[in-house]
Amino acid sequence: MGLQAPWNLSTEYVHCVRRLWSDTGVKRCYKRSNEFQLIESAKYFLDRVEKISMPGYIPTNSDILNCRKTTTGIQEIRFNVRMPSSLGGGMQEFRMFDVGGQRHHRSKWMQAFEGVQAVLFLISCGGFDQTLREDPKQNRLAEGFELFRGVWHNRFLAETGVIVFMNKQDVLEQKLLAGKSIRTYFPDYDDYVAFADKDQLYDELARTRSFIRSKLLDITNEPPRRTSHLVGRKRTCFFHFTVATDTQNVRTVFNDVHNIILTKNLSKMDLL
Ligand SMILES: Nc1nc2c(ncn2[C@@H]2O[C@H](COP(=O)(O)OP(=O)(O)OP(=O)(O)O)[C@@H](O)[C@H]2O)c(=O)[nH]1
Ligand SMILES: [Mg+2]
Repeated sequence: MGLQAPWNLSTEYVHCVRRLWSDTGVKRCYKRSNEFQLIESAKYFLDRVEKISMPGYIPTNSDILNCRKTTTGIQEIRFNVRMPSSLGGGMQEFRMFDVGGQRHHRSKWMQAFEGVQAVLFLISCGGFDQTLREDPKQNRLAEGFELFRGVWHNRFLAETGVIVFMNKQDVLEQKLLAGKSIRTYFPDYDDYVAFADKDQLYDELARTRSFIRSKLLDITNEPPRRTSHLVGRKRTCFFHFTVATDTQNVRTVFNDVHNIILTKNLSKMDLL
């Protein structure tokens, strides 16, 4: 006997979903889904509704990674990572604290800041043409930049390593392929392109990625907000382009992050 699904997607229901999903009007709406709030993975699951409705369906890793579950409290995840033999081998325990990104969950962030060695800051590049669920007037990427500014300049994190994941690169690419441009939402993109090195930034995706990175870099180059003993010291921020739903990509990125944390002794590395 196969596993019993906790829900019952009847044949009729699946048929209706399929018809709706192939309807031209619905397709047109989907193309404009940046104008309303639709979860990122809607297409992923609607494309797979038949598979999901099958008796005995077991989610794949990819199915699980594409699920959307808002983080509310602070989630602690502990896991062991193999140490490179150059550093003596063996295993090392990592403790990761996941905090909720939505506005009403951010007040809890401070509780997680104390004693951390590194902050992994995820910013969704794919959200450049969307607004916040909490505030339909605020652009998601612009909110991400503001939030990053707050984290970078936070005095409790003044000596903490910061690694930025410029995430949802796949979504960004799809949107650009569909003819969208970040300049509609960030008019300063044109100035950036005008001064950019044309040889390096050969296509629109490369230019857009580079623009987003430059906006974040600019923030790290701002003078510290308050006078502290850190004034005059240079901190480095590490950047990665990521697709969090792509396990291979995350594996590579995590290896880099692991190396940064291990070999550079994060608590001191950024403070030259
Ligand atoms: N296509 C794509 N989807 C992604 C990527 N990263 C995350 N997602 C999807 O985006 C949705 C939100 O991901 P979450 O991990 O819940 O986001 P979060 O930042 O933790 O959100 P909060 O818990 O509310 O702070 C999920 O459906 C994920 O599958 C990515 O790089 N590409
Ligand atoms: Mg979360």
